[in-house]
Amino acid sequence: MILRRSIRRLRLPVRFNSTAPDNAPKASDNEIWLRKLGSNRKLSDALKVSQESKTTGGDQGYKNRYEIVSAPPESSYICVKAPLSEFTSISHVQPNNQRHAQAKKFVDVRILKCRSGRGGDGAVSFFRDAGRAVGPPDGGDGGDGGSVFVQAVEGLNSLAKLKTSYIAEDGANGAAKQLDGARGKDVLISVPVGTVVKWCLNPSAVRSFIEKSKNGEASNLRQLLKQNKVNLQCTGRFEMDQKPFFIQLFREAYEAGEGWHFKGKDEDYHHEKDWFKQLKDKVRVYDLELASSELSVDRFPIFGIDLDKPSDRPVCLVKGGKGGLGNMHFLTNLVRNPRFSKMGRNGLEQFFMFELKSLADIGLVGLPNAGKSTILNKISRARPKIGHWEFTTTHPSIGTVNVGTEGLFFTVADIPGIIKDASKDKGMGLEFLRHVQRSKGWAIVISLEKEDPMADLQLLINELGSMEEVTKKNVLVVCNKADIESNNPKSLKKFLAVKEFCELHGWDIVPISAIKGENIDILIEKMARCAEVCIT
Ligand SMILES: Nc1nc2c(ncn2[C@@H]2O[C@H](COP(=O)(O)OP(=O)(O)OP(=O)(O)O)[C@@H](O)[C@H]2O)c(=O)[nH]1
Repeated sequence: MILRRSIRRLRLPVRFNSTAPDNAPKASDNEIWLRKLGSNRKLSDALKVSQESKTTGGDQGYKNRYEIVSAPPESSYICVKAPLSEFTSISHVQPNNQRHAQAKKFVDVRILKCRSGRGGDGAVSFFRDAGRAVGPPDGGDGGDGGSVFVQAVEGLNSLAKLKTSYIAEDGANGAAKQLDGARGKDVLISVPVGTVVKWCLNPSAVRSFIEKSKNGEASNLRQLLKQNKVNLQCTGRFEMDQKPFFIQLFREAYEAGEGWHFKGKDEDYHHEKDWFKQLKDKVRVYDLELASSELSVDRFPIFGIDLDKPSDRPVCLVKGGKGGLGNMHFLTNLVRNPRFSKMGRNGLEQFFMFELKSLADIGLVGLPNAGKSTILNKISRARPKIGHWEFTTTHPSIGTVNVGTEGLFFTVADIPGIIKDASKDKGMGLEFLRHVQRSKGWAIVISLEKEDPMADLQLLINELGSMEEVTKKNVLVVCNKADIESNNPKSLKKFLAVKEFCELHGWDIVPISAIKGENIDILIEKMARCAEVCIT
């Protein structure tokens, strides 16, 4: 086969009114290829087993969120039950009215449909010249379908301009005179650096599931999606690995040995012939080889791919289908006039969730009105909106803070305020937390103006997960609005209570007045330490 392919690549231009081109695959080449396929029974059986099985049974916990239902050798794949919430975006499956309201806001999560192209069909054609009515078969192969790729590029900062679907071109059909069909054009999706791409469920399927469960209330949505599971077939990172790493995707395909395209005499005629049955049996192995190579590329990391650096090369999301073989491949000593060719293989259609996670070194987290935007205004050139009402900040802003004279800097993200029960989607929920998830440190901003700042700090810790979750980051507690009642002993008492708590947990703390610019230098110095910027 390899030999034949290299011969075909050197194919000479076809001259009209000449004898048959002598670089077409010869009957003897085809016979060798078919014989090899026929002798590869072992591979054929092994592949058949790996394609068919979808077993369930057994139970084993995995990282709390995933339940392994069965794994090899019990089943061909690592079968996993995972919460629906892992493979959808809450903002995309909310009832219509809420979804439209969301759409107007800052776009940091998108679900896109990606479809790769189908391979073109092989052609059925025979060489013609003046000397004979029907010459040797010369039907070319179909072109491969185009693939969909993604790459992270500098200079982009939003997912707003992405389309809702990306569809790569189908391969063209093969043609007479050994002409292979053109390859389908690939599609490239450019996204900002910091985008995480995850395989996800079709949002309309999730929406209809929510409607059916008659529980589409936004407040219960997260819970509903967490409680209900999706069954996934996965593979490990390495062959013998028993931990799910890739989700196995399946494209629609004809049965091995099928997928023929007939011309002249119909399918029934061919299926009655012994010589065709034998040929089909051998080509079945070729189909299984194709299916196996599709399975090896049709898989996506279960935790997604993190495009946190500009991509060296695009990453393939869905690969195009292979083009079908033209009838010239089926010329043998026995079959002189093969009036059939192979169909192209299907492409793959899947949904992917694109999440933009800002790459700021420090995340400002706090209750609404604590003064986060005022702080970012003070320490950087970013100009997020400031207001004396809650939720002035509706989308993240990032500012760069310069430190010292050696060109050192760190970046700070201001995200919308977090309120009680934000983890249950109250207020603006925790959707924006993704922008500070990758930060090295969190500056937790509390206001000394409030009656009980310590209670606010505790509330924030609870909403952010737990003490354990928060402590994974470098933490700096910023006590803002220290100018209000600065001479009042009650105000000092409030600060000292927070200070004691911070010291107990080894967290750094700083009192400031963002509006008056008091203690801002110390704040920047402590933030730099939190961001692990080396300052001397
Ligand atoms: N007195 C005083 N007021 C402040 C200080 N910092 C901020 N403020 C005021 O507090 C109010 C809220 O400030 P923002 O910076 O918008 O607060 P935020 O935390 O970003 O609020 P959200 O957008 O709701 O998350 C504004 O009226 C500010 O002028 C301060 O140090 N002292």
